[in-house]
Amino acid sequence: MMLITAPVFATFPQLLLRRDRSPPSLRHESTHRRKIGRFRTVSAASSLLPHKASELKSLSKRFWKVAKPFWFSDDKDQARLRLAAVFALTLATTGISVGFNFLGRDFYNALANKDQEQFTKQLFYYLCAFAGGIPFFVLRDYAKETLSLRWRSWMTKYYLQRYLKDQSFYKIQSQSMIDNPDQRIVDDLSSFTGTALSFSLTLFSATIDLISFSNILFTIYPPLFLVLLLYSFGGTAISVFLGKGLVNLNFLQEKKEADFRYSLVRVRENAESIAFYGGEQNEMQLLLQRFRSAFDNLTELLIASRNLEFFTDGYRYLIQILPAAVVAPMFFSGKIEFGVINQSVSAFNHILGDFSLVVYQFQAISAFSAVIDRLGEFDDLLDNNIFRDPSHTLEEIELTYQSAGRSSLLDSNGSIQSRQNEKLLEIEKLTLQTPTNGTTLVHNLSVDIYDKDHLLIMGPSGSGKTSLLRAMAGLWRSGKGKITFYINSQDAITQEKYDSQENSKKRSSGDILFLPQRPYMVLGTLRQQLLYPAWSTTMEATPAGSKRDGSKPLDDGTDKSNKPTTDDLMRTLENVRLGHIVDRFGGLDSLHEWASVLSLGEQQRLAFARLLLSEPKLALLDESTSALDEANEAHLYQQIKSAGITYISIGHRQTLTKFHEKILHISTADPKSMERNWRMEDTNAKDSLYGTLKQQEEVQSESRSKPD
Ligand SMILES: Nc1ncnc2c1ncn2[C@@H]1O[C@H](COP(=O)(O)OP(=O)(O)OP(=O)(O)O)[C@@H](O)[C@H]1O
Repeated sequence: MMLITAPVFATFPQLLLRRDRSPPSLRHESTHRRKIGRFRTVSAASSLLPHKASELKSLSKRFWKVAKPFWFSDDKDQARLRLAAVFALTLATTGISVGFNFLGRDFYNALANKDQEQFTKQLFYYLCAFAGGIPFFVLRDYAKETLSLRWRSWMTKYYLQRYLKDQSFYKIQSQSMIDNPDQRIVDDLSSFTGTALSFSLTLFSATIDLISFSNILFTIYPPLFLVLLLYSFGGTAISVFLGKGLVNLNFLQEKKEADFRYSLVRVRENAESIAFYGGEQNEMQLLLQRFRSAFDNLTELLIASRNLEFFTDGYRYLIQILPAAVVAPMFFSGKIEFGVINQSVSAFNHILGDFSLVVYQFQAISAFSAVIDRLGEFDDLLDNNIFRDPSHTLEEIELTYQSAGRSSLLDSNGSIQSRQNEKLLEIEKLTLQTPTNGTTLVHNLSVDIYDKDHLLIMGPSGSGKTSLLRAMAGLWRSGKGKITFYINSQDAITQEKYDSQENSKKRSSGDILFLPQRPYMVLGTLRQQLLYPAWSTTMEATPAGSKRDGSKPLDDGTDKSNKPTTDDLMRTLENVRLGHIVDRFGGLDSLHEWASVLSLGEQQRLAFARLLLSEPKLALLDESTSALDEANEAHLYQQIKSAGITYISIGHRQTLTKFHEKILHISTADPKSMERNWRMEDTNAKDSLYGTLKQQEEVQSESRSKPD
């Protein structure tokens, strides 16, 4: 009876230490990873428990590369101090556990000897030890969790900065470089910081444990130590063997879950299009198919987990009787006291836990190695400029931003400028190719754009008009030639950071503004739509359609220069004929899903309002009035023209020609020919078709304006 109850009672202090070696976050991570799952690559799967030492080395190298920056950052002093505190608390909890081990021995000895006085004393000591010791366990966990949060928050900012720098997010997405970067930033970073800390502490406490308890176990009975070694190494080998398949299934589960979630997000984002098409049945089948795939894999995963758990649970429970069974003969022969049995069970448990990390944490280790792999891959991608296609590394389009003062008096063709206006853009011998398959879209293009030299780019669909803007924006670099922007504003130049690698100034949002083909509405208020992207504000959430309570928008302090006032915003909205939407949607500071509540034409007008507010030197407009009627189109062009903005537009409509000085006609490139596939037309030249049309129109409007 005593033999049965004693170890059960004695395990209570051990429960505290078990939390130590299997911390809540780690256990949670393990379950979370198994049940919910995230995308995992097969290459990541292969990195678990690597067959070759080199794989383990590269995994640890990746781990260090991802983990290191925080500990050497601006926050390093706080971070290291907190880490030292967590380690000190962990050390304290191990010491407390050793104390519990000795208390347990004396407690059971008193019980076995029927020494009531000693028993009461020991019981009192035990209770005092609990009261004094438990706070250390709680504080250790709290300190660890807060440090992990601090680390995560730093890493999130660090990764976000690099993700949004140099259009990396665009390159990753448009060239399908890695899957789900969003999940890597949200989930993988969270689990990396939590698990890395937990594992470090687990390893640390396991080492301390091993030293403290090995001594105890050795003193009791050396053969027990040998049994322990055989048991733990055998157990590790068997669990690795049984769990092999599980790792791959885990990775697949992550991918399938991510695919299912992504298809649901797409339904949400494209709700109107799907509803118009009446594509519900189709979507339903696609969603169910993806879910079924995740479900089937999960079923296999559960079976594999069950098989592994048959072993691990047995392994765990056998520990309860194994040490007692080994030392019992010594007790029967009177060589040891009863309390020593309990002490050996406790010490055995501790050391076995240290030796059996792989058995206990198999799921967590497999998930963690995948997280390291995913973050390492992401980190390499963001660190090194490896976005370029290897086939295009030798030559690429050179994009530079120079001050207007540096604008040469020579034209790109070498002749002296006959123009008085300053040069804003120079394209020299540009050959543009698609980044993925290297198809040439534009051959040998040379164009100079001067102030007020409005250019219209026309050509058949798919000929490469938008791609030309992509090259100007630095999104595409495939091809050869040179694009130079001449920035006028001195402020803009001083705001720029010099990029020594690229030997060029980066684009100043103040001088050039691109309006993409699809209007982009940011998540936020109407005010934020208008201030985007030149001024950034962080708003408190306001329920859709409701008015804010008069409180001012929270400014993040990034850009306060020349920020438009509410009056400016209202006036600009009137200028683009959108004044009415302010009242309709409850003011400038109301929140709506703007892409859904505004018509496409209204969104395009809003984009023009942004243009008028930020007043760039040069605007690049990609079919930015395609959804508007001719009257509104003419009105908007009139507005930006009188605001002094020089613009390059892409468009199909003939009506656009009258707002431009030049037309660049691009034809679909012939892959076999090296001939140039573009021609320039001056809309003011008398011999040009558009020149004649323009003149006719001017004459007509003049005669209309004359009184009869
Ligand atoms: N990421 C990409 N990788 C490879 N090819 C691409 C990529 N994006 C676009 N293309 C191809 O490049 C060509 C030019 O595309 P672009 O969008 O520049 O055409 P466009 O002249 O603006 O057409 P539209 O008038 O229809 O908007 C198209 O054939 C398109 O399929």
